[in-house]
Order: sequence, then C-alpha cells, then structure tokens
Amino acid sequence: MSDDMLTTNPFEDGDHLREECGVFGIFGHSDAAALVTLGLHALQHRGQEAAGIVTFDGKQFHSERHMGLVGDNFTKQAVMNRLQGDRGIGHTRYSTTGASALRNVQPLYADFAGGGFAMAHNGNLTNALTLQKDLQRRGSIFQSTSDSETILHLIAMSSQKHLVDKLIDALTQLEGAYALVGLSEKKLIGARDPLGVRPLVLGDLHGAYVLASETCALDIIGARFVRDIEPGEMVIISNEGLESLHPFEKRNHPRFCIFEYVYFARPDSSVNSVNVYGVRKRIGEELAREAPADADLVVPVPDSGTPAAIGFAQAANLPFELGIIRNHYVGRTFIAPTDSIRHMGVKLKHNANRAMLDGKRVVLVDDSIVRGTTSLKIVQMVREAGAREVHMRIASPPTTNSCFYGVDTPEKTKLLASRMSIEEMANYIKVDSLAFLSIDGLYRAVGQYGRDNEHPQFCDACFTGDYPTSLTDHDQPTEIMKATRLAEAG
Ligand SMILES: O=P(O)(O)OC[C@H]1O[C@H](OP(=O)(O)OP(=O)(O)O)[C@H](O)[C@@H]1O
Ligand SMILES: NC(=O)CC[C@H](N)C(=O)O
Ligand code: SF4
Ligand SMILES: [Mg+2]
Repeated sequence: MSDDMLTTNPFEDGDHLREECGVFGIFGHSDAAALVTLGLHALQHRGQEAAGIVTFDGKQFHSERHMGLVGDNFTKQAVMNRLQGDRGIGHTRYSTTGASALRNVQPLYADFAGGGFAMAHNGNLTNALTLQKDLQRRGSIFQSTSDSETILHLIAMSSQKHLVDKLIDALTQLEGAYALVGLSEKKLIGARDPLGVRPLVLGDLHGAYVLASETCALDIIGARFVRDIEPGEMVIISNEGLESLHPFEKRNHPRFCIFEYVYFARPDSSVNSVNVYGVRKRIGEELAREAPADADLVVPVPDSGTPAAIGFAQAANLPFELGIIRNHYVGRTFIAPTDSIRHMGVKLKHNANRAMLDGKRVVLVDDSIVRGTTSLKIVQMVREAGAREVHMRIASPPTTNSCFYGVDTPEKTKLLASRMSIEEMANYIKVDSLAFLSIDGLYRAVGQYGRDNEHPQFCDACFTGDYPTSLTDHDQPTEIMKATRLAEAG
C-alpha cells in the first residue's frame, strides 16, 4: 500500500476513474465545422486525449484528427478552413481499447463500395477483439487498435445492399455499449445500443438537427433539446427529415449507466431526461440521512464532489465551505519538470484553505474512491491545515468492479474497495469515519424507489458486479486477444 503512495505521480491523472468519450453531429448548417468544434468543447470533460472532426461538402469528406484538446487544435483558421461542408461529426476521446495514439483518434473513416462513411463512438464493445479475429481470418486489415474500428469492417463485410441495413447488420453483432454518430454522403445517423448504456440526445438549431452525448453541448450552440435517442433506436437524418428505426430485438429493461449521474456527465446536463446536478444534490441529501456526522462544516472535494456536498450540507443543516481549492489550470498532460518536484505531492491540483479548516470537525464529500489516491492525499492535507476530525462521505457505493462499457477504470485488483473492507479503507486513508451511499440510496436519488434486483433499472456493475452484457473478450486468454504485434505509440 505504501508503495502505491511512493510510485504515484501526482502530476498524472492515470489513477482515477477516467472519463469516456463525447460525440457530436450536425446536419444542414453552413457553419457545421465551427458548431461541431463548440459542441466538442462542451464535451471536453468526456475525453481529453484527442479530438477529431469529419465534415462532408457535397463532394468530399474532410477529416482533422489531433492528439490533445479541442481548443488547442480546432481554433486554428487553417484547420477550420479545411473542414468544409454543411454537415459534420466529432469526437473527444479517452481511450478504453487501443492506445492513446493518432491512429485510434476518431471519427474513423472508411471508403466503402457504396461511398464514404465516418463514425464516432462513445462506449466500449465487449466482443470487439473476438469479432476482429474472425474478420482478420476473412481478410480484414485493421488500421487501428480501437474496438470501434470493428464496426466499420462489419459494415464492409455485410451482404446487405444499403448502408443503413449494413450498419444494422453490423450493430446486431455487437456486445457492449455504444452511442454512435455516423456521417455518409447523404445522411447523419445516430444510434444507441439496445440497453442504452451511454447517452445520446437530439437537438434542433434553427431547423438543423444536432446529435450530442449531453445537453450541455446543445446549450453551447443555442440548440433546442428535442428528446433523448431511445435505447436501441437509430435515427437517420437527411434532406428528407428524420426517420426513426428500432431495428434491434426489443429489451424491456434498459440499463443506462448510473455513474453518468455520479461523476461523468456535466452537472448542467440532463442525460436520459434527468438533470445531473439535481441527482447529485439528492445523492448528498440521501448520504446525510444514511450516514450523518457530528461536525462543524461540510467541505467538497472539487470538482465532482461539490453538488453532493451542497445536498449533504443542506440536509444536515451544516455550513458548506470551500475548504479545498482546486487549481483549474492543471491539465491532464502536465509533465513534472523533475523527479523531486514530482514527489512533492498533490498540491498541484488541490490546496487546503486553512482559514476554513483550522480547529474544525470536517465532513469531506467526494463522489467516489477508486484507488484511494485522492482521498489519502486530501485527508492528509486537511489534517495538516488544522482540521480536528475528518469524516469522509462518498456519494456512491464502494467501487468494487471495473467498467467494460466505456470508462477506463483500473483493473479490479487496483480498486481499493475490492481489496479492503470499509473499516480497512478508513484506516488506510486515515479518517475518523468513512461511509458510502447505499445502492438503494443512489437509486432513490435518480428517482426510483430503490434498486429492483430482478430487473435493475440502470447499469451499476462497477458497484454490484452485475454486468448487463456478456464480457466475451475479457473471458478469453489475454495473449490470444492481443490486437496488434506492432509496438503501440502513446
Ligand atoms: O480514488 P482515486 O483513484 O484517487 O480516484 C477518485 C477520484 O477521482 C475522481 O476525481 P478527478 O480528480 O479525476 O476529477 P474531478 O476533478 O472531476 O473530481 C473522483 O472524483 C475522485 O475524486
Ligand atoms: N471512452 C470511450 O467511449 C472510448 C471509445 C472507444 N472504445 C475508444 O477507445 O476509442
Ligand atoms: S460499469 Fe459502472 S461506469 Fe461502467 S457503464 Fe456500468 S455503471 Fe457505468
Ligand atoms: Mg474528484
């Protein structure tokens, strides 16, 4: 355990639950590329490794894919000038399968017999490598190592005649999670997997249809929210308007990712028609009822612990104070100049606000504990700033299992809650008390009576181990499933 502390580089964010991806698309607007850029900027929290945009100008597709942030790459005039056309799609990436390297940056593009097609994928496929092995035997040559490329090969191999039918054919073979946007010469296509694990919303900007992972990406361009794309729905947008298909076997029990509400989605977004900020506040209220603490004030661990801390403070009738201040200029790619500086500690990102903490009994609220790196450092910092007692409250149940659906969690053995009891975790992070929200409390916060154990209303596998799809690739021996023998960059 102490090794974890010594080897952890506080300048890297690799220890945490990392974000997933954001997708965006617009059809029929003269400023398509600029609007996709703005949409991706609003979705930057879903992936900071890389971003890409593909547009179509009536004759040709244009593709720009770059490592790094949207603002660093898509504000250059030359780049924007190349992205001609009145329709486009975009992607912000946090890799789940395949290295963080240029060849895996999306949107992916392919020239099919019937024309060009670009695609951006949020989610992760749990049988992609198994399908890949079969496709390779049939002659496919993969250009990337991401799971998403499998979809393009399945489309290319389909014996169906039309693109939409080929895509349906491809999607029918997938296991796992996907929210997709696709762009052909005539169509913008959006699709969600039958369980609806990942979010996708439909918007309207003065008659131009918009697709986006979250509503905050509609807000930034002033688009009107129309509705969620339904689990298992495919929408086809063309000059003729919008057509909705439900091509997959109907599932009666969708399983939207409950962790979108806890951590990933932006609090000003509504996903699956529920406002994220409201859920996070209710989570805090539930937590205050389930695990009250005798304390003087409530302090959030910024950023994502903040709304739950507000809810906790209001329900417990305790003052809410910013006892920890976050530096907003800490990028995820910041490289420590020297080894000695690297080991200086977490203060690069968070610093204790001594004036608020000295002599106080503090309730610290964070959304989750993954490896425990953040909690360990924050608690130490709060104690050094004079806090008399520290009571940690976590706005979700213990994270005991990895995600295979688009969130880059560490492997199970590295998750603190899979190795330790709550009491052991409390000793490890050195708090006076530690409590997690119950799974039923979390379901109540999202508007349910509790978890229906027969038919759970959400995916909650990282808390329960109840995976809603098979994990075909994961169940195979690692060596067989290796995607490439070429050393990967990144
Ligand atoms: O137990 P750990 O492995 O440290 O991971 C858990 C932490 O990681 C996330 O925060 P992060 O700093 O990634 O992002 P945030 O600023 O949005 O809260 C999460 O909100 C926890 O604070
Ligand atoms: N986080 C995501 O949604 C990633 C999408 C895809 N699986 C990739 O690795 O590129
Ligand atoms: S395992 Fe957790 S993070 Fe992954 S989709 Fe399910 S609820 Fe979301
Ligand atoms: Mg955090």
